[in-house]
Amino acid sequence: MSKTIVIKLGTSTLTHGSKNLSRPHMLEIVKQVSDLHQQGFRIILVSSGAVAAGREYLNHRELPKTLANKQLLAAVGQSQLIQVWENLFSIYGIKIGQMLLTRADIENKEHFLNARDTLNALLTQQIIPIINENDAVATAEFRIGDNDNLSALVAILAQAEQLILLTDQEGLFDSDPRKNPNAKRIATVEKITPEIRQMAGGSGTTLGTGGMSTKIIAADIATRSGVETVIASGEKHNVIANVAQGAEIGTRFIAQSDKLEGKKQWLFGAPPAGSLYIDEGASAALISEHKSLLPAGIKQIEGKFARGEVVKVIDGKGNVIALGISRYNSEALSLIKGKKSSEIEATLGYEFGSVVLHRNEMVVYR
Ligand SMILES: Nc1ncnc2c1ncn2[C@@H]1O[C@H](COP(=O)(O)OP(=O)(O)O)[C@@H](O)[C@H]1O
Ligand SMILES: N[C@@H](CCC(=O)OP(=O)(O)O)C(=O)O
Repeated sequence: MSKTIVIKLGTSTLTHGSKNLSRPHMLEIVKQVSDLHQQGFRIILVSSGAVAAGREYLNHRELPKTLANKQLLAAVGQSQLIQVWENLFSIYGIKIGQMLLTRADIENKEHFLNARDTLNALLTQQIIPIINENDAVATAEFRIGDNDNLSALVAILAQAEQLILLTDQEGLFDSDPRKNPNAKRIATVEKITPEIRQMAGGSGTTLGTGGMSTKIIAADIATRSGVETVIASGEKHNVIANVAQGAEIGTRFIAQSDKLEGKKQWLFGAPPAGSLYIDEGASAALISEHKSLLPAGIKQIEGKFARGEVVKVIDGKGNVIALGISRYNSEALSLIKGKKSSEIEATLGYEFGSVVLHRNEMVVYR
């Protein structure tokens, strides 16, 4: 089957540095996408820009502060945004299909497989799926929150070979180039280490969400699921074809060979069912030494969850530092927390191994 590529277009790319959608720039992207489409690539777009389009349409000078008003802008803007895409793709005779997702649509296996079927059906009919978060209805609990993470989940859903995150910078730099003019681009990332995470700062604009840090989390989720991820500048001429053909541009994150089992990947779309509060030693082991989480480092358990559910890992300062699949349920964990792994069997009368969250079933955020 031909190569499947998910392309995420950030607000910064769609507005081309302004506050409004840049139709000429979007046409430039459509032209590139239609070239690849013609060559038989299966292309999926994850398009931000609903809030920006809503602001433009309703003539709001500033972004509203309340969630309800942001959701109002997204509701108005999403239909504007999709109309622009539809008009531009029609120039090349290409049809598009809109999919608006929230975490709830991918949280369980049935929903996940259903979304996968729809995506595949669109691609089979040569229709380009254009995906965004369903901002108008996504509640705090079910929000993915940023399209970098959404695009990583879509790449897993689509079993894509490549995820391209287009933004307003030429890739990941060793510090934020808006703040440091001497910052240097990182060409290749073999493995996402704490040093890499530290380089990535927040968004440089008021319209963007998350900046580089959400892109690194997305790259982590995608590469662990076997999807090569490239962050590149949406401003560059022919960037999509160049990245797809392996040109030396942007920052390329190599797909991990010890990738998560396919059947576990969908769990990264699931809302966490509980939290594990861990001590300093365990935080250091996770962040600096890339280790699994052992019961000894767990101080407290919050929530009721089953073995196999996703839990948040919270450090001593209250920061969420990781997300992982728990190998023990919450009741068992409250009995073995703080204990040595060798004591698990004697405490519970059974054991599922020495670790609570295995390194290969975890995404560490920093
Ligand atoms: N280490 C870094 N390298 C590159 N850009 C960075 C870095 N740290 C922070 N940034 C900021 O991230 C911004 C891109 O993210 P964002 O504004 O969310 O864009 P998008 O709308 O494309 O998602 C850049 O404009 C830049 O200011
Ligand atoms: N779903 C929102 C975009 C969220 C988002 O992640 O924005 P960005 O950082 O610009 O990709 C919208 O359509 O406005």
